[in-house]
Amino acid sequence: MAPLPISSIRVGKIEDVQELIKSKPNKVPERFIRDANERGGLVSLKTHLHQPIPVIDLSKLSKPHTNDDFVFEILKLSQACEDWGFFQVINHGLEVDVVDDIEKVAKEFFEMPLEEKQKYPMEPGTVQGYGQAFIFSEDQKLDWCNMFALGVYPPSIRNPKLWPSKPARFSESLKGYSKEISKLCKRLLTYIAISLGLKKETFEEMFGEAVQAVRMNYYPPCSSPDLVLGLSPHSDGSALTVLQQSKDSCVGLQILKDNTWVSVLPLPNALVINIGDTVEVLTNGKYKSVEHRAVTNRERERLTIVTFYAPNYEVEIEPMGELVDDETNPCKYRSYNHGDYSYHYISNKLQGKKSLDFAKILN
Ligand SMILES: COC(=O)C(/C=C/C1=C(C)CCCC1(C)C)=C/O[C@H]1C=C(C)C(=O)O1
Ligand SMILES: O=C(O)CCC(=O)C(=O)O
Ligand SMILES: [Fe+2]
Repeated sequence: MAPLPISSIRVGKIEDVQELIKSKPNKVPERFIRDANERGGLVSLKTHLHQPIPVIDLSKLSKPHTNDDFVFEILKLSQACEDWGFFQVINHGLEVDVVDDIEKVAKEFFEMPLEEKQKYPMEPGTVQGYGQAFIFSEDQKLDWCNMFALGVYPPSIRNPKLWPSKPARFSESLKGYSKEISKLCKRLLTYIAISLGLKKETFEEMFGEAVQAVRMNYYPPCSSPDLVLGLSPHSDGSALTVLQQSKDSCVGLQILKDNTWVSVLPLPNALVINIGDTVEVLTNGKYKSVEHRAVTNRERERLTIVTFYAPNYEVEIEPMGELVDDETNPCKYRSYNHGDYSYHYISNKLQGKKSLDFAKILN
């Protein structure tokens, strides 16, 4: 994937949010204040308060007690992917140490002095390093978030200059964590294939050597959470995304369901999984890549560790024949190269589901 022509991008001063709050400003700077129609505070909790996102118990799929257990959980998974595009997984099999360790090193990274973190800068127009991604103009609003993102697999997408030497265990922890998340994604994709009535190896065979990237999002507390957003509304460009929320995390992730922002209540020891744009296209829209965003909290910080799992850049993506029917379910997306989609995704600001216009067939 070619880099963007960064010299032409002027983004103005991007204030570091952690540093900003140290100076205890009496007002949130203008560049973080959202227009009234997109503010974090305007949330109706009414509609879905009693309908939390589905929870899938992976132990029922890997070691089912009965065939009924397996079928029931697969049906739940299929409903979750169709109706919500999001679900939480419990009994996912990741070692507690691996999960704890990545959270610890991520925390230690964000707690380092700014000069240390700035040794790994995210240059305008790029998505790896420390800073804010997806900013392309001086007047674009900023998210109330500091972000550190790295490409992990295949190793050829790693930029070694951006892998921090401190905390000392950072690189080792990230590699160990990513290996486990890769196994989890492969497993989830086999269950997703089964839920669609496909051969279980379908996605692994199609994806080749998968692309995997991690983004660590640190949301400091904000004195006026109603005025800002932690992360702008977007859908993920990946096939699957795995989100780990720090222990005793407050609510922050919200997903758009039936035009209402619904908060995802963190469950202890669970991981949040969402369907990305790639699976939406492959399933011809049956499984949805749902728009989501993050809001902030007046008193509490929040840390999330997010893995994007996607096909190799060489792979051609198009709705799978089994999910298209010219009469009843015509093809909704054109075919495209995943590397081109990744380039398109990172060349535009986060704006709901707009990235997918790249592939939509308009009638
Ligand atoms: C800040 O980064 C992102 O939000 C992001 C980027 C991921 C990537 C890297 C950090 C390095 C390697 C390439 C890649 C674009 C995957 C989001 O990732 C989404 C967007 C696409 C496309 C995807 O596959 O995941
Ligand atoms: O931090 C969160 O809750 C959301 C993160 C997210 O959506 C992302 O990083 O793509
Ligand atoms: Fe996301």
